[in-house]
Amino acid sequence: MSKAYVVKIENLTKTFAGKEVIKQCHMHVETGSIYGFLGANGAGKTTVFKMLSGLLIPTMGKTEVLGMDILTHRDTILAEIGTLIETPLFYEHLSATENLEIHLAYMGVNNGNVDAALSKVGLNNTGDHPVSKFSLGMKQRLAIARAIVHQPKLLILDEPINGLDPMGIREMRRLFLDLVKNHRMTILISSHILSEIEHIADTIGVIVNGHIIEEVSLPSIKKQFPDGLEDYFFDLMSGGKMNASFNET
Ligand SMILES: Nc1ncnc2c1ncn2[C@@H]1O[C@H](COP(=O)(O)OP(=O)(O)OP(=O)(O)O)[C@@H](O)[C@H]1O
Repeated sequence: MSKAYVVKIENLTKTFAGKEVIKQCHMHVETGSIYGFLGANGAGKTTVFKMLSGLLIPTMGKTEVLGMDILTHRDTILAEIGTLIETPLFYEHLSATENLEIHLAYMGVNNGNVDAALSKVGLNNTGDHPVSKFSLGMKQRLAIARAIVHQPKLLILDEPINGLDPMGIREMRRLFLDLVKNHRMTILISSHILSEIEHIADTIGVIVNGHIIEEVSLPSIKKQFPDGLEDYFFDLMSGGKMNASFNET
């Protein structure tokens, strides 16, 4: 049986002022999976995420989300995805609940569950406190709640655990796994914290200087690099030299 993909990118290219920052990329995110998107600072992760979310228009190539082309079905796709990309902005003088209610109204969604979303991220006791009084980690949790409140089919999370304390990181890890297992979501996530990606991902995609150079399952990485994702990543970044030097010794 052929695989079903929530995200399928072919030959995606993005140019800013004549400079190609995303170069003929291909990406395949399987339905019901967690796809960890790795790359050094400036490699192009956020730019790809922005094109998948309709925030940037591709210069060339094909971008399918949930089987639809982002260029022709942008609004339909946006109703079905949740995103956390770059620093989230909120109505700072309003509460967490009010922020999520405004978000649902803006999205035109009637069946969102604000209390459930806040509870999932551990913000159910923030009452009337304005968001301006929230810590960085609380705002990050609220951003995740906003991404999931309308029960999207695809979650695009750009470094979602930034600013979270160790408890928060563990809670979010459990939440992401629960969303995929019990709420039929697919997650595309970037993070520089490789150990976290290793805990949750099924597939790893690596982008280097605007090229997606590998898409590989986590179990096959583990077979080759039993000590884990960090060794795999550094080996790739060094052009395979790490493995070569292991072999020489
Ligand atoms: N609006 C823009 N105009 C010009 N160049 C841009 C723009 N947005 C991104 N870039 C460039 O595109 C490249 C990729 O940036 P991007 O933010 O996608 O990388 P990233 O992998 O998300 O990095 P990080 O891990 O630091 O968040 C960088 O060289 C960046 O300077």
